[in-house]
Amino acid sequence: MNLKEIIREIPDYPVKGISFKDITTLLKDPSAFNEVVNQVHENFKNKGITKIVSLESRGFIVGGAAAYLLNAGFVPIRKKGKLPAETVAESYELEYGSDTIEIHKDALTEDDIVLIHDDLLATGGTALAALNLVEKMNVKKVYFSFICDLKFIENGKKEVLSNYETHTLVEY
Ligand SMILES: O=P(O)(O)OC[C@H]1O[C@H](OP(=O)(O)OP(=O)(O)O)[C@H](O)[C@@H]1O
Ligand SMILES: Nc1ncnc2[nH]cnc12
Repeated sequence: MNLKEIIREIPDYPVKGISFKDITTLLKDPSAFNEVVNQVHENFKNKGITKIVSLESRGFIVGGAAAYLLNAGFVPIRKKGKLPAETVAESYELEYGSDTIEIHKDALTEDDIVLIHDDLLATGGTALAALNLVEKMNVKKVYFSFICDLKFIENGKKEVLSNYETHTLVEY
C-alpha cells in the first residue's frame, strides 16, 4: 500500500512555506490505518516494549492502538497544564513554533522499555523534548516510531535521535 499517496499535503499551513502532512486522510481509511498500526506492532513485537509514550495530539491515535496490540501500557505526553498530577516539563522549538510538554512524574520506572511514538518527525524538536522527559526517569531503553519523517530537514537535533533505533513508514 502506498501510504504516502494517502497522506494529504496542504501547502502553506499553518503558516506560509510549510507543506503540512495531513494524516487524517490515512486515519479515515480503514485499511491504511490497519496497515500502519500492524507495521508498528510487527517492528516492535519482539523488543519487550512495556510502555508506549505518545505525544498530544496526533501521536495518541496510532500510539494508543499500537500499545493495545503490543500489550504495553500507554503514557501520554501533553501540552503544558493538561496533566493533573505532578509533572516534569520541557520546552522546545518545532517546525512552525514553540511549545512546552509535560509527563507525569510517576509515569515510568527504571524497569520500562519505552517506545516513543509520534505521527511526524520534522525538526526533531518535539521528539528530542520527549526523549529528555523520558530519560529523566532512567528507563532501561528507548525506541522511536514515526509515521512520517521529513528527511529533508536536517539539523543537530536529528543527529541525537540517530543514536536510537527508529522505525519510520513514510519519508519525504
Ligand atoms: O519535529 P518537530 O519540528 O518538533 O515537529 C513535529 C511535531 O509537530 C506536530 O505536533 P503539533 O505540536 O503541531 O501538535 P498536534 O499533534 O497537537 O497537532 C507533530 O504531531 C509532531 O508532534
Ligand atoms: N510539515 C508538517 N506537517 C504536519 N505536521 C507537522 N509538524 C511539524 N511539521 C509538520
